[in-house]
Amino acid sequence: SVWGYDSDNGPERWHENYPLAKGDKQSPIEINSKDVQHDSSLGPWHASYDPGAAKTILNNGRTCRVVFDDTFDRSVLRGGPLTGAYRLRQLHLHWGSSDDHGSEHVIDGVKYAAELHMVHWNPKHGNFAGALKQPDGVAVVGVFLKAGKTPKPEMKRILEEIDNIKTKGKEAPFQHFDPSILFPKSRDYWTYHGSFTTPPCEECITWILLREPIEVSSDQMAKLRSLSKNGENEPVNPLVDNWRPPQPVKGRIVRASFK
Ligand SMILES: NS(=O)(=O)c1ccco1
Ligand SMILES: [Zn+2]
Repeated sequence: SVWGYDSDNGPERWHENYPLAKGDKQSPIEINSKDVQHDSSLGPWHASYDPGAAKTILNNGRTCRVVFDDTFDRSVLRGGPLTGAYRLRQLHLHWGSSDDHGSEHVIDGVKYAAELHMVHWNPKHGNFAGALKQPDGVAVVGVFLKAGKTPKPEMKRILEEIDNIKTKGKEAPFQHFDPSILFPKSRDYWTYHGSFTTPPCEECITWILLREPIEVSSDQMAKLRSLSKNGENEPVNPLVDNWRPPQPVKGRIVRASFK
């Protein structure tokens, strides 16, 4: 059966069809502040996104994804650990069945309710498929979502669309959206080299994980959990716990832009 997050097709079995899943540079990882190295040469990262690049929002049965036009340098990420401008291709989320877990990366033992990934690729490698084969091919900005009392207004656009993409395969127009409104105040980040957290788990990602979580409300988290893994003519199967657990660090260095 196609890979997923259930006992018969979940992260512990991905390696049976996707051997890279057992590689030495897999993601996510647990970050322990005591092992992190501050790197004063790490400059600030900069996102310059064109709201007009946003195209559609999709439920693919495994996450909720917003897709952007990446046919030219229209929405790009640069700076930080990166060389050159990486094009924004899509953003998506991973979340839990309750507010006390759901993130993929774990910070000093803390699991957040969700983790937002903004996926960018390096156009020097021609196209996205080519970038997947390169160690500097992809850059993902990770933003942690902490469940609290205050809703995040900037999440409303995405959450309002949920009702139109309840079931697997449903897609809706999603335009005039600048995802940088989702960033927290602080630009502080950790960075390390890793992989896609979903099969085929290619080890082509420079991860940029923002230290400051954004706060969302429990109701906003519940909205995400109202998505279904199944199609419209199938039984409702709540789309929750679509996160991969932390993988072996295998001696990798995690650097911090902050002290
Ligand atoms: N979760 S992730 O950001 O490593 C990913 C999987 C596919 C595209 O992006
Ligand atoms: Zn992801």
